[in-house]
Amino acid sequence: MAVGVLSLQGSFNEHIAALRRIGVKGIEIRKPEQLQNVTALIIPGGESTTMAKLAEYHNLFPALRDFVKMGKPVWGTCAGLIFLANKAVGQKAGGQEFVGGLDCTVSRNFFGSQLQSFETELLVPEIAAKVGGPNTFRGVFIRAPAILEVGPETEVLADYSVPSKNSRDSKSNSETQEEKFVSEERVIVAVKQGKLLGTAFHPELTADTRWHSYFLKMAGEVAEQSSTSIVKEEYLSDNQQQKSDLPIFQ
Ligand SMILES: NC(=O)CC[C@H](N)C(=O)O
Repeated sequence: MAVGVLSLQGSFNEHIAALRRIGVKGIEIRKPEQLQNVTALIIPGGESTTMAKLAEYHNLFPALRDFVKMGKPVWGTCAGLIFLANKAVGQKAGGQEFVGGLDCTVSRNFFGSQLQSFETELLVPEIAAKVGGPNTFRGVFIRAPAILEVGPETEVLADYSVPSKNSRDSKSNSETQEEKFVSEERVIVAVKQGKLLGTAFHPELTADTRWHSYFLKMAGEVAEQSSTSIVKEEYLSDNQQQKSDLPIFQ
């Protein structure tokens, strides 16, 4: 058994490379029946409307929903998070189909267009506690969504401070520092609910593999219960595991 990566569109290669760096085989998933061969699934970032059209074309939605309903671990990054959310706002006209299961509301292009993409240091105490390393993580946000609301079972793992809508729209220079502080809002950018994980940013585009390790830890628990295990890529030497075969941001 291995970790599946939905490979219709977007950053699936980068996820597979990140898994390889920690010695785990990622299996490309393009057909419903391929989901039977994996214990956990990553839905990558990309463009959620396009990904949804491709998933529909390949009749993947029923199998993806069953996978989630069976309680198997699924991690959605960026467009993948949009796929997993129970509710999304800011969809294209005509809407788009979702997998659902993660009890939260996402706003599709919350931070703006591609030009408003950014990187920032996020506080990630849960990641540091469970898999070690520093308390911060480099968040790469590419035309990213944000999580506006979470259900009672959904745990917030990271958030990010942005100017509130009013102050973002305000052209006034007379705002005092205090007013500025008050008008900041925190939006949620990483959540966990049972075996479902969602991040609005792209850990697979950094050299830091801790979110992948964290997800595998979640997946490992399921593997133990179902007496299967995540197979490590034994053919990789230590040296090869450290090496990335794609350009990544350090
Ligand atoms: N980097 C991403 O995955 C961006 C997601 C994009 N906002 C969407 O709607 O699909």
